[in-house]
Amino acid sequence: MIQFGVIARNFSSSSAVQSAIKNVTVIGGGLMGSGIAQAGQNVTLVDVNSEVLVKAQKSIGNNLGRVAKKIYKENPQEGEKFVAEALGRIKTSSDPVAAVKSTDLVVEAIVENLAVKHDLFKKLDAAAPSHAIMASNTSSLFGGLHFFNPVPVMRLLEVVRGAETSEGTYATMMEWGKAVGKTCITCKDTPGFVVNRLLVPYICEAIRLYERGDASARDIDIAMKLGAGYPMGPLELADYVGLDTNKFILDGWFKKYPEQALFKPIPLLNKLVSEGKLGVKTGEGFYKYEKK
Ligand SMILES: CCCCCCCCCCCCC[C@H](O)CC(=O)SCCNC(=O)CCNC(=O)[C@H](O)C(C)(C)COP(=O)(O)OP(=O)(O)OC[C@H]1O[C@@H](n2cnc3c(N)ncnc32)[C@H](O)[C@@H]1OP(=O)(O)O
Ligand SMILES: NC(=O)c1ccc[n+]([C@@H]2O[C@H](COP(=O)([O-])OP(=O)(O)OC[C@H]3O[C@@H](n4cnc5c(N)ncnc54)[C@H](O)[C@@H]3O)[C@@H](O)[C@H]2O)c1
Repeated sequence: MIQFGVIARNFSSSSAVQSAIKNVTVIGGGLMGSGIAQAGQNVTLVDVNSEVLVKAQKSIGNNLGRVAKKIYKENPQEGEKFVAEALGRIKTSSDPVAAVKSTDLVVEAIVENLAVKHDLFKKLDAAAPSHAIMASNTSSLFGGLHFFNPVPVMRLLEVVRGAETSEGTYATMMEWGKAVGKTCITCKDTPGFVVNRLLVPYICEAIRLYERGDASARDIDIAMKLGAGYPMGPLELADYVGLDTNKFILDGWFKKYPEQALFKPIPLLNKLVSEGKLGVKTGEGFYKYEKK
């Protein structure tokens, strides 16, 4: 039986840590899942939408190409080999249940909706081997392994430790995070963990500033880049993350904490999402983008 609010399954002993993770299943091949798959070794990337899988393979290939260009500057042939081998370690599937049959670690990165995630984990729990660790990349809902966008570039991994996460599971996740090149920090299972607990109020305030007409979108973004040294302004970042994901996070928190003014619905955000303006991925959000 899986438990929500915590990482679903536990290793009983930390001696299992070193060689425990051989096969990884990443579920959800969108913005985050494709990046996480690129970080792992033997990975099966799963999405219910097979077109997403084709797009993910293309994007992983392009991103690996950028890495190869830097590492194999003098030897492009080696670079091509590196990309081909890395791509060869990533299988794809559109059947989550079949994909977890011999997995050691599941990282779920599907839509930020508790009911949909819950339903998926129930099916995975019945199909995966009993030793498998199940973790979620959720931005806001419950504990897991929280990566940052773009995954190949952002060096942080939040390892979220629920009240019932065993020492063995926790140690395995920290080891695996290090093995895929991330700096891991630990956080209790609290709303938004560390980064989003600080980031969400910041983005919400930025959009309210814009809604009130106090400053233009571009000036808000320039202000935070040049005045605070951030690589992207808050509205650029909201577009980059995806406005649908922003809305899922905000709606989920509002449902849970209706008394908190910070999490009240933002009409402009709802309007943009209802118009299909989800940010970079659809070509328009607060700004317009060239379609890829
Ligand atoms: C709507 C409002 C209301 C909302 C309310 C709720 C709000 C909720 C908001 C929270 C959302 C949380 C989401 C999630 O849970 C947590 C997150 O992930 S938060 C996001 C964290 N990420 C950031 O903050 C990114 C900040 N930006 C950057 O660091 C940089 O801008 C960038 C993305 C790295 C791009 O850098 P640039 O210099 O602009 O562009 P370059 O193209 O030159 O890239 C630099 C460097 O990086 C390499 N690179 C870029 N992308 C990739 C990639 N995908 N794969 C591999 N490599 C990549 C590129 O090659 C360059 O390398 P170099 O040549 O310099 O060696
Ligand atoms: N976008 C970000 O910057 C960011 C950063 C960190 C964490 N996250 C979290 O990562 C998760 C994914 O976000 P994203 O931006 O990659 O979303 P996305 O919309 O780009 O991708 C989600 C993918 O999941 C697939 N999917 C939906 N239901 C499925 C199911 N039942 N089985 C298999 N596949 C299914 C969809 O087809 C889609 O391709 C969310 O929980 C989000 O909060 C997002």
